[in-house]
Amino acid sequence: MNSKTPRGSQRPRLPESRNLYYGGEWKPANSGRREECFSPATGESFGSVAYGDASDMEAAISAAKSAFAAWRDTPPLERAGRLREIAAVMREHKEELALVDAADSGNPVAAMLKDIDIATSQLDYFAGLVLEMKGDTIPMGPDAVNMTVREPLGVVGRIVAFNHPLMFCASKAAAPLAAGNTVVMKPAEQAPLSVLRWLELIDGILPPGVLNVVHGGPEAGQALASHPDVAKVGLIGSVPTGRAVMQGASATIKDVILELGGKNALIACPDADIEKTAKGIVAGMNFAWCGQSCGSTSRVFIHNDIHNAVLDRVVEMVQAFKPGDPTDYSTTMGALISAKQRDRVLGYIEGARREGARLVAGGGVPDDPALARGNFVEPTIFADVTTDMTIAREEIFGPVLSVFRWTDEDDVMEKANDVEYGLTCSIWTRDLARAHRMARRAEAGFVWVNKSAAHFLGAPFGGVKQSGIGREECIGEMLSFTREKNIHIALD
Ligand SMILES: NC(=O)c1ccc[n+]([C@@H]2O[C@H](COP(=O)([O-])OP(=O)(O)OC[C@H]3O[C@@H](n4cnc5c(N)ncnc54)[C@H](O)[C@@H]3O)[C@@H](O)[C@H]2O)c1
Repeated sequence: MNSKTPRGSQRPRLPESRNLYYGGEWKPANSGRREECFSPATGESFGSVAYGDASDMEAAISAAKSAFAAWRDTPPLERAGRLREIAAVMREHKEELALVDAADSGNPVAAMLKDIDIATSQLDYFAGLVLEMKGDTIPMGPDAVNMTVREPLGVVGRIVAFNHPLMFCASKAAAPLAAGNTVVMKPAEQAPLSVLRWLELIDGILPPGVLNVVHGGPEAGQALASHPDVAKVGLIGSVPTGRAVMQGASATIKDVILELGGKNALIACPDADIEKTAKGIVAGMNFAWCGQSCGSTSRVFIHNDIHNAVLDRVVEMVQAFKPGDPTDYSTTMGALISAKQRDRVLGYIEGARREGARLVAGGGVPDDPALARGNFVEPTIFADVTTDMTIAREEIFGPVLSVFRWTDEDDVMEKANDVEYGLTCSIWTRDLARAHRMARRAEAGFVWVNKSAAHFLGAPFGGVKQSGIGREECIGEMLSFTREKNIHIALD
């Protein structure tokens, strides 16, 4: 936050356009269906938005298909210029967009300001990579030229989750658009308003049909994944949805990129710095987002020698996260996305108590009467968790941290890897050899040593095992929205 950042609680400026957006126009859902949006923090209604189905998706895909040839043939630097323009508009309206996002998704506005920064950096980053869509020449002797060229795929479908509503829509459109594809976006149905306000602001920057947005639920997502005119589909979502998207994509043999769930491990070694490790544990849980982050290190393995000292500090530090009004700039922790998700999280907490885990922080809803109508859950920590407990195995996607004790390195690596997921892992040690050894053994797509939570633009992010397929936030993401064509020219 800078000196111009507002303070206290603010009213969001909600979008006036509440319809679907494709072919450069706002359209009601064909069925006429609309869904009401509610504040996760107060239950207040924010009005309704059009809710698309398969027929709306069909129309949006058709608009994207019609726009493809001209966008593909637009000089790359001109495409880049349009993406940079979008980023500039977002920067100019950063506070406003973050506030709508906070009100509608329940995440604190201070955190959503960072989301806008991430989205704008990704737009600029991929704009800067457009000239890297290069081919090769393959030596064939004097009588031939053999070369490859990279071409965009066509229409790209992107389906995203609710935890970063605008950041995902803006940043996941960037790489395919930079490469010359047109995009049909299916935002998360739970928090559509920031994306609508964003579309109002950027309307006209891209030619009609280049970026299309269809709000809706699984039916719209499935229609996008399985459509024959969609060349590739990307999902940010859960493992079961990943399976459904892959299945839909298989009907037309299309490529997929899947960023799915996680049940990530943080391993603190006996030589780790106690204070820094405790900070890393708290940061790794993304409590500001109520733990609603795929990369959250929700399983923490602390070596017996430092277990109690680290755990004591973690319990103290977590007190800084107080659930509160997401539209207040001083709020450190927001509300869960829905009452259903809150009840699911409370169910896991209850189950952990029953299965014998030791509650050391939180464990319920805050007792502040001002928060009674919101989906709030206290930051919760369980110690003495064992790997057979439900909270040790299933992705909770809530503010619940499980702490384990360990003594043997082989054993802790085996336990850390013994889940179906493999997204991130965080290792804390001052021993370089141990850091390398453990990082290589971790079954995860992204490993931090003496760090947690952070993403680094340009560094590939993605999962192994059931956490997904493909890498994002790097040049590989953009190239994955291109295909190589080989051209052989006989000169004799
Ligand atoms: N790996 C990552 O980068 C990353 C980032 C954020 C969230 N996630 C994961 O997302 C999940 C939480 O989000 P969620 O609950 O919204 O996930 P979800 O899978 O229920 O929904 C994600 C998106 O998929 C759509 N969808 C649902 N069913 C579909 C179907 N059958 N076909 C096509 N689309 C469908 C939804 O409408 C939504 O837009 C967690 O598992 C979390 O770990 C992963």
